[in-house]
Amino acid sequence: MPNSSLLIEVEHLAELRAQIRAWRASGERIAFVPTMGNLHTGHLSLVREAQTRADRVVVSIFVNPLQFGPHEDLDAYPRTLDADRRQLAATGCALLFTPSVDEIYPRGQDAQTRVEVPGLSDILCGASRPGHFVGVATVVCKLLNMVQPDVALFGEKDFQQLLVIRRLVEDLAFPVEIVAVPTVREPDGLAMSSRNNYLTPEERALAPTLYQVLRATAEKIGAGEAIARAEQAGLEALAAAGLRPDYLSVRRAEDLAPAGPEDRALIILAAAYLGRARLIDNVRLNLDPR
Ligand SMILES: Nc1ncnc2c1ncn2[C@@H]1O[C@H](COP(=O)(O)OP(=O)(O)OP(=O)(O)O)[C@@H](O)[C@H]1O
Ligand SMILES: CC(C)(CO)[C@@H](O)C(=O)[O-]
Ligand code: BAL
Repeated sequence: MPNSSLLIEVEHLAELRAQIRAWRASGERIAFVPTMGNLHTGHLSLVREAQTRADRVVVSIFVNPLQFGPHEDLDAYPRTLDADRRQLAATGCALLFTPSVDEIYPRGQDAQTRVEVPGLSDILCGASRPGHFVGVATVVCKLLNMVQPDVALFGEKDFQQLLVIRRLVEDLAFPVEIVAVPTVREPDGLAMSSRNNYLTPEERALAPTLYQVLRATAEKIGAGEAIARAEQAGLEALAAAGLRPDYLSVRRAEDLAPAGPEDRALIILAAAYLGRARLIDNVRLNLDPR
């Protein structure tokens, strides 16, 4: 059990459960922040928000193979455990859970019982990454059962993931509160993401275009432009800047259904490839009541 300052670090489920039981026995409230590591200020803002809501903050770092497609970046995904551990210790995280793949999938991934949130899992990022949200939903269920937190925190950058998790928690009656944390951005607007590390300096200079185009699309729709027309212009603007758009879509914020003329609470989501990276981002748009 390697320790860094006051941070307890555990790899095995039995040790995790023993520590959680001890905290529970003394009446402590537990918050949980699941991550895939390579921590940045976005992750740390989840940890800080978690601290305001509980006595102990548990963070997991697990690069979940079940949510990666066969040709995706599982092997290349940045693993920076030493730096992550230091940042978590400095931020006041109480326990870092770093399970191995065998700890999470002892029978192997193919034999793992899976959790699927129908509908929400198959659109937008789910359409381009088949099986991704089944992998996310399955591992989040397992991690919630392992940690048994009072509250779990997720970033709005991964908005579709957040809704998938909210839905599974509701449908499967998990006794946990799900808290959404706003997207933390670089000074030029780019949403912080571990995958930004894949960008060359030239690509990094282009990357904020994604957020700029999302904001411009929101402004146009706010000013009365038709949704389909604004979506098309957004896709064209991304391509003209040198990104390869996957989708740019205006949806109902509540459930990601296509936005209709009566809907007021909207979200504009986009994904685009840039070099080796697949960037995602979103902006909310609340139209005035009719
Ligand atoms: N910029 C950000 N602001 C707020 N939360 C974030 C940000 N980036 C990631 N998160 C949240 O941190 C949690 C862990 O995410 P993850 O470890 O996948 O980081 P990531 O930077 O999004 O990596 P990736 O590049 O794989 O998407 C998720 O709930 C995610 O939404
Ligand atoms: C929620 C999560 C930790 C599940 O592997 C992952 O999808 C992530 O980091 O957003
Ligand atoms: N941040 C979402 C995790 C993934 O893209 O696999």
